Order: sequence, then C-alpha cells, then structure tokens
Amino acid sequence: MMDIVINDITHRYDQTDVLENVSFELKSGEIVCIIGPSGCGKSTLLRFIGGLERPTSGQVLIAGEPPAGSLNPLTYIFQDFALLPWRTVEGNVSLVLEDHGIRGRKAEAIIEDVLRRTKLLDFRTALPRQLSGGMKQRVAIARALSVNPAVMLMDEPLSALDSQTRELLLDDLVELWARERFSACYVTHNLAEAVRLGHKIIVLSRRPGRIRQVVEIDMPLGERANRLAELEETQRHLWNLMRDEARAADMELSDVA
Ligand SMILES: Nc1ncnc2c1ncn2[C@@H]1O[C@H](COP(=O)(O)OP(=O)(O)OP(=O)(O)O)[C@@H](O)[C@H]1O
Repeated sequence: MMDIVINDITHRYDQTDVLENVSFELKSGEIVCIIGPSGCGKSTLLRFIGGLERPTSGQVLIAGEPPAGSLNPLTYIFQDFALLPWRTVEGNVSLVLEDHGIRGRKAEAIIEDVLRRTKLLDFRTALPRQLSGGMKQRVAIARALSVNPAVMLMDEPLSALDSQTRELLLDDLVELWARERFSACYVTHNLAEAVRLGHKIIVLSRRPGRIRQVVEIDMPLGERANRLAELEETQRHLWNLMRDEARAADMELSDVA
C-alpha cells in the first residue's frame, strides 16, 4: 500500500510561474484525475510525482511501501504509446523487463500474465503497425503493468484515440480497476473521462495552476457507464469551473502564436 502526498508544490521555469501551492493526496487504490486548461502545469505536476523533476518548492511525499516485487513503483503511460515499431507486442513488454535484468522464464511468465490481463494474448506476436490505436494503448498499459507499479501516472492516455475506441478503453480501465484496484494519477482534458474514472477530480486554474476545487465522486466506477445522466451534472459543474479559465488560457495562447 502506497499513498502519495503532494505537499504545497510551487514551481517556476525561468520567467514563468507554472504551479502555485498545489496540495492533494493520492491514496492507494484510488484514481485521481487532474483537469485544467492548456499549459496550467498538469504534465509538470505528473513529472514531479514521478520524480523526473523537482519543484521549486514543496514536496512529493511517499507513504508506505510499493507492492512486493515492484520493479518501478511510479510508472508512466503516455498519449503516444511509445512502442518500438520493430518489436512485437511481447517484445515491447519484454523490453522494460530486460531493463530490469529480467529474462527467460521469469520474463515469459510476467509477459503472459499482463497480456492476459489486458486481453492481448492473441496478439503477442503482432507488430505495432498491425494494431489499431486502441490496441497499441493496451500494449502500453500491459507494459506498465509488467513492472507491478504502485501508481500509474497517466498523461492523456486516451487523447490520441477516436471517441469509440476511447469508450472501449475506458471500459477496459474500469474493468481492470474493479479487478485490481490500481492507483493512478490521470491527467486529461476530457471531462467525460474524468467523471468516468475519477474517485477524485482535481480542478486546476489556468497558469499558474492553483487548485480551484477538488470534486469527489462517490458513485462506484463499475456503475458509472449506466448512470451517465447522474454524472452529467458533475460534468457540467466541472465545465462551469473550467470555462472561464479555459477561455482566458485560449486567448493567452493565441496571443503567443
Ligand atoms: N522544461 C520546461 N522549461 C520551460 N518551460 C516549461 C517546461 N516544461 C513546461 N514548461 C511550461 O510550463 C507550463 C506548463 O506546462 P505543462 O506541459 O505542465 O502544462 P499542461 O497543463 O500539461 O498543458 P497541456 O494541457 O497543454 O498539455 C507551460 O507554459 C509550458 O510551456
């Protein structure tokens, strides 16, 4: 069980204030979504949580232990899948295991396990170019699961997909969560995704990103697909919070261009 405490993070790059006094908790078994207008610091925040960069002030505190045998407690999943085109599905998964010195029988067992959990067993020898976008992202998810992460750090993982594929993968993620109760910090522009997946939704203001509101949703994840009408109200509330900020951020970006 591993919880993450984001404690009063403030950050600036050169002249740019990016984040201001951001604090929240990511509890084990919870999906926390982060939404906010373009450029408000969502990806930056995720990099701090993953330890890729350090904030100007504030800390990311880790409480508890990652699961036994976790090779990489904080594991990213990106929008662009980041698969090696010349490696098969299983070859792409085995690559991260090789990075951790895991080969042979042990690697095969892990690969088989994660491909089963992501319903990719029949595609193990396929190359990325033979796969749809949705399947590629499933491979990326399988690869992330193979290191037995404590928390998955997901940066717009479904944004490159068309809306039907996105819907299918949302279902997959919900099903996976129902089985495994993984923890995730999930950055998205898509409010519909946030209300389908988030136990907690952190709404950031435009840059410098400050927390405007933390919206908690009690409805079990597994029921949400069938109770969209009830979620619509929350989604509208989120959009009301975001609209002015998004519009202002939009104007700012068009000035620069
Ligand atoms: N390495 C860096 N050096 C300087 N500025 C940076 C760096 N990385 C990000 N920024 C700036 O910090 C701000 C926040 O960027 P970030 O990518 O975290 O925002 P975001 O909310 O994820 O944006 P989007 O929703 O468009 O992906 C932006 O103004 C960006 O230009």
